[in-house]
Amino acid sequence: MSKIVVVGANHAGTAALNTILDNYKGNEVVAFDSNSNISFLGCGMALWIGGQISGPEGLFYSNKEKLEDKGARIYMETPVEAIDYDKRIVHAKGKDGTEYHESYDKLILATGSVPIIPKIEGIELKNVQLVKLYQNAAEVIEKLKDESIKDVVVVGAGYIGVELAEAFVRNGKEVTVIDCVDTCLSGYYDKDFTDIMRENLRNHGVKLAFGETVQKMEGKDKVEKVITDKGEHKADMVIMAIGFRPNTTLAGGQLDLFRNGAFLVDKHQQTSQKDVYAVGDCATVYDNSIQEVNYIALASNAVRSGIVAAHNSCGNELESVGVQGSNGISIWGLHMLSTGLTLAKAEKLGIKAAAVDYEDYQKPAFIEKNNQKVKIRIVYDKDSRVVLGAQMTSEYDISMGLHMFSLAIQEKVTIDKLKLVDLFFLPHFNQPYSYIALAALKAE
Ligand SMILES: Cc1cc2nc3c(=O)[nH]c(=O)nc-3n(C[C@H](O)[C@H](O)[C@H](O)COP(=O)(O)OP(=O)(O)OC[C@H]3O[C@@H](n4cnc5c(N)ncnc54)[C@H](O)[C@@H]3O)c2cc1C
Ligand SMILES: NC(=O)c1ccc[n+]([C@@H]2O[C@H](COP(=O)([O-])OP(=O)(O)OC[C@H]3O[C@@H](n4cnc5c(N)ncnc54)[C@H](O)[C@@H]3O)[C@@H](O)[C@H]2O)c1
Repeated sequence: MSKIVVVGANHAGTAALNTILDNYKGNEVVAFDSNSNISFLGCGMALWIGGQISGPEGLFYSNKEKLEDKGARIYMETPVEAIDYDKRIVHAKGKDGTEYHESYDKLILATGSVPIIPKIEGIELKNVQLVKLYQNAAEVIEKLKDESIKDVVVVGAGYIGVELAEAFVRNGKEVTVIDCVDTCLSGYYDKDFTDIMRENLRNHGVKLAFGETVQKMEGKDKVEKVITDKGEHKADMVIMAIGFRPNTTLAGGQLDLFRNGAFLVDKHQQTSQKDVYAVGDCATVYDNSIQEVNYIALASNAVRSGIVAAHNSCGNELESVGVQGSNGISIWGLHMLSTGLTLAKAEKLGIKAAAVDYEDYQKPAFIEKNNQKVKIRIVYDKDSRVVLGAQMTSEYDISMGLHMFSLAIQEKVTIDKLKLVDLFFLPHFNQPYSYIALAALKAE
């Protein structure tokens, strides 16, 4: 039996802890987390702010007590301050000043990510809000009770920014979204798709300020306006959503890091130090769409990597199957899903890529209700013919379709195999000629 210490007990850390505690009895398991809560589903923040759910209760699925009932020792509000990788000791300090020096046989780092905060004048003004933690969401909800908050500026039109733009409009606010790139969601979709999302935002009253770089914020003690290189935007509240960076200060120069600072791990989630694993937003992933190590911060990756590290730390060898960054967003009922590479990204990587597009109704025309259009793009390598990515959008639930493309990328399925793949037909669900096959058949 071993002594396993886990640093960070949010999605990745909790997945590792539950896997160890449920499957490998007899180990001594200790975890530290600097926060006062764990397992907050950030994805629920926009739903909560937008009033689409009644409150935050359902946004947690674990806590200290549940993990301790399974036999772990859990220290909350107790940040790990340093790790001695030679002596295999974790040093932490509780909020009451108590010091902890826990030895370990195996260590799992699940320290996640932290919001990127630009060093600009006025960033410290009141009502400039970060949106990562439960506490951030609770603070925004509390502040929104102040009727004088009318204009909200969201900086960053990525996943969080776009989701929160909808939330604040639903909350009755005037919303402007700024992004330094000339569109929204540019990391996940090609232009044909981002144009559809920007139309959706505009149609719901969101003011778009794309291609603008924030230079400073102005106000007395509360923020009043955001100044960009192209103009200024009135703001009673500013939401900073310009991405996260991996939280790896505990590397202490002892662990190899990826180009963006994430802990570099192999397919067993092991770092450059034997018996030291890293999972979730603080670690790299193996990206099947580029057949290389990459950094893709998603809760889905956090959970899976936590499970993989747990089995390996308990001596049961398990390899990650890699990821392709499958993700989705739904804004005012418009669903948009993507996996793998966009055509733009593939071309930027110098891959000889091509894309096939198709648009059709989900079901035969004689189905008059709940029958929406679906737009699909499949990206593939012209030489190997292997599927590299897929993007889909519809008001219909197309999530199962995207899962198929995720598996196709993972298993290196070619676009030619998709032309004749066995896809069932039932008019309640789809058409005899599926848009998946019809798109693939267009591949030259
Ligand atoms: C608003 C929002 C919406 C999101 N929506 C989605 C979504 O819909 N789908 C999706 O896949 N992903 C989504 N994400 C991303 C997802 O939340 C992250 O990928 C996920 O939280 C990563 O989990 P993690 O455990 O690796 O890291 P984190 O969630 O960052 O947790 C790290 C934990 O480590 C603790 N910690 C850090 N340093 C120390 C230390 N030195 N000592 C002790 N403890 C420490 C922290 O307190 C924290 O609890 C969203 C994120 C946000 C902010
Ligand atoms: N539905 C989901 O899967 C979901 C939802 C929310 C968050 N997440 C994940 O959480 C992480 C954080 O999300 P996020 O939205 O913060 O990051 P993101 O990478 O999705 O978006 C960041 C956006 O900020 C823009 N930006 C960067 N620097 C800027 C600057 N100085 N000024 C203006 N714009 C700037 C970028 O162009 C980008 O559009 C991501 O990994 C994301 O995938 C996933």
